[in-house]
Amino acid sequence: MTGSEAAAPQAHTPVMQQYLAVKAEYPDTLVFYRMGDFYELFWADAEKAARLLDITLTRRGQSAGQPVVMAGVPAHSVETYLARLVELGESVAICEQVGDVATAKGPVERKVVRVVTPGTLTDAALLSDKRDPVLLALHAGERGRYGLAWLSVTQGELQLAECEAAALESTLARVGPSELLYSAGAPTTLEQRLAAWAASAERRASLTARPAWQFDAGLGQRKLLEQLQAASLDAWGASELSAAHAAASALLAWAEHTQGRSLSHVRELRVQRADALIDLPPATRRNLELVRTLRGEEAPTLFSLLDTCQTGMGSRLLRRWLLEPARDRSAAQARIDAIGVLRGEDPSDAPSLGALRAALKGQADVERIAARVALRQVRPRELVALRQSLQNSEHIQSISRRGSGLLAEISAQLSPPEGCAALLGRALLDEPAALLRDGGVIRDGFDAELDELRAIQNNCDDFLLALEARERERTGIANLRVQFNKVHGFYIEVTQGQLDKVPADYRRRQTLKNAERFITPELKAFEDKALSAQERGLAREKWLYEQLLDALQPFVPALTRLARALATLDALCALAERSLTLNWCAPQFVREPCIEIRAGRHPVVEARLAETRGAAFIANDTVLGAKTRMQIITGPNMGGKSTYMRQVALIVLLASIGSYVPATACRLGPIDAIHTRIGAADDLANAQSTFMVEMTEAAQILRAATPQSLVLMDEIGRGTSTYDGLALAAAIAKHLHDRAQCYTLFATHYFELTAFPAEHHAAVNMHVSAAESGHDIVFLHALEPGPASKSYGIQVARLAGLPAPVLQHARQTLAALESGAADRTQPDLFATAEPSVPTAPIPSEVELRLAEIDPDALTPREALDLLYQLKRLV
Ligand SMILES: Nc1ncnc2c1ncn2[C@@H]1O[C@H](COP(=O)(O)OP(=O)(O)OP(=O)(O)O)[C@@H](O)[C@H]1O
Repeated sequence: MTGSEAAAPQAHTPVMQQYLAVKAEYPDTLVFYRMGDFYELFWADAEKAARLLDITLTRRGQSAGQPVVMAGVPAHSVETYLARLVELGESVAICEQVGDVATAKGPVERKVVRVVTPGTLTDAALLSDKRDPVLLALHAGERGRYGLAWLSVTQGELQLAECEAAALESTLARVGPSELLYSAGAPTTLEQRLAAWAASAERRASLTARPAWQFDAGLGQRKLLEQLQAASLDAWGASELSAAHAAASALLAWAEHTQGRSLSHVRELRVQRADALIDLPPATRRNLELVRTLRGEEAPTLFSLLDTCQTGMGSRLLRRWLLEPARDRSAAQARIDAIGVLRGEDPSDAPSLGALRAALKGQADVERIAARVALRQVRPRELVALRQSLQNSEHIQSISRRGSGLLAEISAQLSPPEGCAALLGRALLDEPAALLRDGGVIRDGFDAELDELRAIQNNCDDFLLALEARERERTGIANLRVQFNKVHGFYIEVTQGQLDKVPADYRRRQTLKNAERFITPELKAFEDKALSAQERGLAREKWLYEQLLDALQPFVPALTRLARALATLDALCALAERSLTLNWCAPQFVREPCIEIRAGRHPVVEARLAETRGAAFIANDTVLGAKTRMQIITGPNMGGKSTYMRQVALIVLLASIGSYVPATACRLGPIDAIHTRIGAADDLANAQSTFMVEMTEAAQILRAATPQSLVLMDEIGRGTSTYDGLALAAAIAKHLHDRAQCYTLFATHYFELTAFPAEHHAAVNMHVSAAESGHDIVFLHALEPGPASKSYGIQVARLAGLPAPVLQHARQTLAALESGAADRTQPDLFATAEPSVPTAPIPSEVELRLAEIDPDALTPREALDLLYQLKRLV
């Protein structure tokens, strides 16, 4: 607070007193204070806004003996400024003039009508089509459990979950809130943990502390029941989640506070149970580049490839499917069946995909419009778009009627609510003004009183012309004119030379250089009527619009259902289109444990190759099952190991969301998680080294993986010294194989690990093939059984343009190392941790065999074979 702000209230001007009273209620929020055509900010707020928005800071007048520091933004472009502030994580309280300017004594009455915060945006102009901002409240419950409640204000659904402390970050990452509410009474450790999470989150999340008393389980339960208009939460399986109820209480309080009203459109509840979803930890989402590239861009990602939806609603739903795949596969199977129908696989049963997509194209964002109707923030043009979309829905319904299964269910829900489009059609002009305050929104014939007021305004011209003619005749002044301007209203203008003819009843209004302007009692009476007709017309339109919003409220639940049906249809059509364009096949779900993929491809790499080089992607098979659960994958750098492993994970994920997959066939057993340990960037923000990040992620995977998990391990151990790394990689492989027994794809440059399958029955060696020609290397990208014969590191370095002398030196060193390597005895990498049985003093068979060897005479290959023999002897 600056000196002036801190001064006693009565020392300030009346306007500033009013401002300070508002500001006191919103101490942590920028207050946009409406003054005429501007929103003004004062003192500290003004300084902050000037810095963030690059707007001019001025000093005007005085209040409490100090100049008033202020900065303003024009009301007509306020949304641009709001968007920028919210993007920066700021919240803004919009304080409007609500009193009557004409009758007000002192400052006109002002009120905060809503608070714009990062998690509660509803304006179309501030929102991205592709994602909804999520507001989440978190409550630390008993026994280390956390309760979470979240919603998007623009959707009709509230979600609850509870999680263990260890799963907090991954749960938050899955939900991806833009704004997180927590109790002001939370311990500092939790606050620090949240701050660390927010700083590292994929997208900026702003943290808001709310009073501790708002996190009340009893209050939360009551609010939920009220919101859902239900007597019990049992139907949702949500009765016992008291920590989540406490979070819901704070969540709803804040959402209502920001919108300035209750959220009457939020009528549905979903309880997210962690064990109902396929676990996609943050590392997996990042490494598989599901919705963001590793560099943080929006494309190319799996989502950017998939999303050919025609509406924002479809895109948002598809994104949610992708990030929240269910373990239960019934919904996915229904989607796969629907895609089959949309593809026209059975022409007798097929609605035309092309016609459906064309019809979906112009659909308005019914979901958001429905929410904005409920919040009474909807604009006239959005309602006109809604009316057109309702009519169009009938058309879409008639096309989709031919489908069966899920498509039939969707089709049934596409009926627009009866009477809604007709009401909108009657009430609104086809092309209404953008803003209600300008008038020109309500259709003629809808309201007799409005029609009459408009008639007075329209008859103005006729009246004035008639008056002009009459006055010219009466006065004999041929060039007399009757006119209007905004400042002086109506007047009769007479030029200087004719002033002597002016009758006595003319009253002077204004003197110009060459003319005088007059008013007559008749004209004054008309002016009062016309101006008040205009004002009353605007007021009447505003009132009628409010009435219309009232009349629309009962339609909101049906509109929300319709929106969901449109979104589902759109997402399914996009997946069907992708499957046809990209030549994908339907996956088959089976009960036995397996991941079997024939001719699988990495969808994003394939698309990039086709786009940039017109090159074909080399397809590869994958066969994992009860007998073979682990592939040790070797081969040269750039050979395609990472691509192959990721493609398996992406195909598994695509199948799990109910999409076709880039392969010629795919059989998939139950899956509970996809874990990845790929590459590593230093997490400098959290002061963690590459190696530390690598081991932390590996530790999480070892703890979490089950026989139904798919685990990708790419070059684990490379962040430390060779022997440490090798030893750790071997121990990790062993744990995954023996204990976790998960499906594992294990890519490594440690050639020693190719000995692993010899001793581990469920592991096999695979390698990506490459061919040598002279010093060069050709990557074949085909996956073949057995270990790679060489690593080709030097050839790849040559491709990368390393200078010739460096390469020559490396070749010599390699030769020396390879000949020396045979000297060394290989430790048993895969021995279990139990102490070994002491060996007898008599030389063992192994020792005898070792005694026969001349290491210098062995090639590396022979040395390896010998190693195998020795192992067998042991
Ligand atoms: N199956 C394939 N068909 C065609 N091109 C491929 C295929 N797999 C990979 N590529 C191409 O090879 C490049 C390198 O692949 P990738 O990164 O998977 O190699 P890698 O073996 O993991 O290398 P490194 O060991 O250096 O990480 C890819 O960017 C892609 O352009």
